[in-house]
Amino acid sequence: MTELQQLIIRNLQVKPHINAKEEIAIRVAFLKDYMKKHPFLHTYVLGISGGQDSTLAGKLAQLAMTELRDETGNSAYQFIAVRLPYGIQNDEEDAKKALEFIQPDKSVVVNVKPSVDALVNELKEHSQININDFNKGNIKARQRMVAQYAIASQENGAVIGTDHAAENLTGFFTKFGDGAADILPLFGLNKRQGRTLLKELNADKSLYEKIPTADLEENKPMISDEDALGVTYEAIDNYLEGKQVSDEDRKTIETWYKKAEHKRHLPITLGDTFWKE
Ligand SMILES: NC(=O)c1ccc[n+]([C@@H]2O[C@H](COP(=O)([O-])OP(=O)(O)OC[C@H]3O[C@@H](n4cnc5c(N)ncnc54)[C@H](O)[C@@H]3O)[C@@H](O)[C@H]2O)c1
Ligand SMILES: Nc1ncnc2c1ncn2[C@@H]1O[C@H](COP(=O)(O)O)[C@@H](O)[C@H]1O
Ligand SMILES: O=P(O)(O)OP(=O)(O)O
Ligand SMILES: [Mg+2]
Repeated sequence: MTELQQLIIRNLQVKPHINAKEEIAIRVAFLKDYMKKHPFLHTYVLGISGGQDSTLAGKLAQLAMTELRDETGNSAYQFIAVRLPYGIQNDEEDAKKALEFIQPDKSVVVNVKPSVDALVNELKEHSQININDFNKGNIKARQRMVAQYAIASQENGAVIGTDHAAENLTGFFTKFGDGAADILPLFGLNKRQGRTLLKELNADKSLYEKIPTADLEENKPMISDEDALGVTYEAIDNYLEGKQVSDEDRKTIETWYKKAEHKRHLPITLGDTFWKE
């Protein structure tokens, strides 16, 4: 293992082996403890896409809130699941299936299309800035963040993020879009470990075998993360577990890692030196 691989594994706190039951218990307890420590907070808010990560984070949040209600008798503790389609979602059936599995206390749907289109049109008509399809994708992700924070602010809530080690490593998230959140219950897990947790939670196979996609680009509908990244999650997960990967995969993974370093820091200040290294 190279020094960089060791450093990344240490920073992202990935374990080479996990006990799924234990990991579920630790993460549910984390979500409960955070609520208990902050009496102002009563809800967790999370966008449910129908993908693996939000299905898992949503289930953990619902388990946490159910236990909190049972333990305290306080019915204000609620998990709010948010569907956030851009118009009609390509994989809407998967999002519905995820909600059936999670059984959230509350579920709302916010169509982000009108606000995304309004901004894109405003930039075009009044500033002559033509947003391309890829950048529009990132606006969708940021608009989803705005919607979740709007709900959290009204409902004494905290926004859950679905960032985990495999996404963090590659920077495969929109900065201040899906990358913006208050609490990250999947921290330290790679993609296959997340799948193992969903299996342990008795999720339907289709929910954890689903091909990961951000589905942000209209020109490339449902393009898989793996196609966009040029490397498989199998290789990323192996790398994060300290295993050997091919030279080509290592190069791709480490290039993404370095390129995304700025996303792992708060806005760069005069006192920061990380970007010089
Ligand atoms: N597959 C899809 O459907 C799809 C579509 C869009 C985005 N994505 C993915 O989402 C992620 C987001 O894309 P992205 O990273 O291009 O956009 P991003 O918005 O997350 O990050 C780019 C922004 O970060 C800032 N930035 C860039 N380099 C910087 C640096 N060195 N220092 C400080 N700030 C810097 C700039 O403001 C830039 O606009 C990517 O992983 C991308 O592949 C996927
Ligand atoms: N269509 C969506 N509805 C609700 N929430 C969504 C949707 N698409 C994405 N999200 C949220 O963003 C994160 C990241 O998604 P990626 O597929 O990793 O880009 C996802 O976990 C949802 O919380
Ligand atoms: O973040 P999600 O839930 O959309 O999962 P995936 O990244 O697997 O699409
Ligand atoms: Mg997804």
